[in-house]
Amino acid sequence: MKIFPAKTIKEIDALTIKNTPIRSIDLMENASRAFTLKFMSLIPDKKSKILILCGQGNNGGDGLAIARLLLFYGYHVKVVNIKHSSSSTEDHQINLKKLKSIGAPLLETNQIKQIQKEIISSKVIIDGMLGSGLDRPLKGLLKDIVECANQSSAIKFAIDISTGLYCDSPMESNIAFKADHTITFQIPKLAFLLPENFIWVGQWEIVNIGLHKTAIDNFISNNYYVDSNFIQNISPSRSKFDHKGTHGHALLVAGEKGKAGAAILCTQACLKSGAGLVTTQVPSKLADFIQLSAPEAMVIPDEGINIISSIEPSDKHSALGIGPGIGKDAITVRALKDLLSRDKLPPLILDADALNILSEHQEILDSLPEGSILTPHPKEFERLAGAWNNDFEKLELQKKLAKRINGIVIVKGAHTSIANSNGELFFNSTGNPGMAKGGSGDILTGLITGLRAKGSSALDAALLGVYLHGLAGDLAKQNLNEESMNAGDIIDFLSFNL
Ligand SMILES: NC(=O)C1=CN([C@@H]2O[C@H](COP(=O)(O)OP(=O)(O)OC[C@H]3O[C@@H](n4cnc5c(N)ncnc54)[C@H](OP(=O)(O)O)[C@@H]3O)[C@@H](O)[C@H]2O)[C@@H](O)CC1
Ligand SMILES: Nc1ncnc2c1ncn2[C@@H]1O[C@H](COP(=O)(O)OP(=O)(O)O)[C@@H](O)[C@H]1O
Ligand SMILES: [K+]
Repeated sequence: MKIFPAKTIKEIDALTIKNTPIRSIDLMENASRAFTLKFMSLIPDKKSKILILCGQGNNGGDGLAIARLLLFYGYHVKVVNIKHSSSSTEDHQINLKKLKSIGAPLLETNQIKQIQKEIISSKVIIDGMLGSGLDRPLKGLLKDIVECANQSSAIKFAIDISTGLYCDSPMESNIAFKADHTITFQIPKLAFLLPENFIWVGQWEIVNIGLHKTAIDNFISNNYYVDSNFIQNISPSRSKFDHKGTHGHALLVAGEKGKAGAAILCTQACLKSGAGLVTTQVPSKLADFIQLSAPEAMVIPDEGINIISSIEPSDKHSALGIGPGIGKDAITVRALKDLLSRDKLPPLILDADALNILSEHQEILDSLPEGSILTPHPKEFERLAGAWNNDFEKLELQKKLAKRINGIVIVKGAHTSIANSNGELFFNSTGNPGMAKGGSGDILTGLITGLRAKGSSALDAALLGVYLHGLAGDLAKQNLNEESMNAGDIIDFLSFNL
């Protein structure tokens, strides 16, 4: 699914109105109906007082239409039409007239005191003040209302996007409506995918409003939201006469004394990728642990008893994943440097300590072969790429690094982002905070290495690996719960059944 900036969404609106029998007011009605149905599924209680705060633009118009629909369904609604501007949009005026014609409880005011009183007495607040039309920082009346609403313990919903938040650029003032839920119209907004905005966005969901499909298809975007439809197109398949030799041979280099677990998790996950063969190289003292915990895998005991001392893939290895738990001993650093000075290398996946070694020896970043995949968590990414002032800047750093290495950079977390060297960004839709536990990242490395070994391109292996890893995490959560699920449980639920 493409992610578009506010400006393009307006153009898609206009094309929808031009190319289909849908008028602008119908699009507002579609959006309001879709919001209302989703809202009703989340708040089935019709008795609690719902306050709808409406601005003078189309976001406010949505708010007025939603008020009418919720009243129709028997909800207890009060509407405030906030007179923050002397003019209002045409569709806002139409919906205000409709609302008045049914005698809805409506307050039209620019007096903060009156609005405060309504906020204090409400159990649910719906923000229809400003949406994607925000073009300057909040101040004056709207800012005061947002501050007051943020202090309320009511459950808060944003229509399309929280008042004060830009769809696709950093906030200028550090204030926006603190939504618990955002119900957004058809297109995901970049702002929702960034950790710094979680306090304003809350849980978000997309509802379809009937925008013109061809218009959406025709606009180019560099940002994508990766959902199951997206993944279905890149999932691998097997054919009848395949044998293990046709599905690649993954080599993993992992573990040091005290970190056998990283190598075990990585190996077990790689075995779930569908790769034909998996070999894991570990310090010799750990070799038996791998054999016992992953009997399907082969093991290369390193000459180092407790550390990795050399990395020597052969022609038969079709991908090489390095890093989980390998430490940063000078001998291991030398082994990585020697490896990267070779002319011919299999596709590489670098994680954990391999990344920390790269951070401390930045010169070797430039010797990574084209199509290498780096999988840092945010701290590892900061060590690699430097600090950022806001999450939009972090995305720029991520794209810059992907371009520098002419490969893929995966920054892990909620909505893991994947950058390629063409300046495109892909945001994952699966996963949950139950995965924020030691070992989860090792599993991702094993999985991506296996997919790469099987023959997926670097980008497809990254997209598929990240998506399936998150999906397995979601299944583990369903079956166990976020607290008690362990990283190892993610492996049990790894599956290509989308
Ligand atoms: N396809 C879709 O997604 C559909 C979207 N729809 C809905 O339309 C919404 C976008 O509506 P919109 O364009 O009328 O803008 P909106 O956010 O209501 O702002 C209005 C005006 O407020 C002003 N203003 C700006 N910043 C300000 C500030 N800080 N403080 C004070 N005032 C400020 C500025 O006007 P100005 O004051 O400059 O004249 C601005 O133009 C969208 O979010 C969704 O809810 C659906 O109805 C249909 C399909
Ligand atoms: N809040 C979250 N929501 C979704 N996924 C998460 C969240 N926190 C962590 N994860 C996922 O868990 C994994 C953690 O990786 P990492 O930090 O490298 O763990 P480790 O180094 O302990 O193996 C990543 O794939 C990340 O995307
Ligand atoms: K809003």
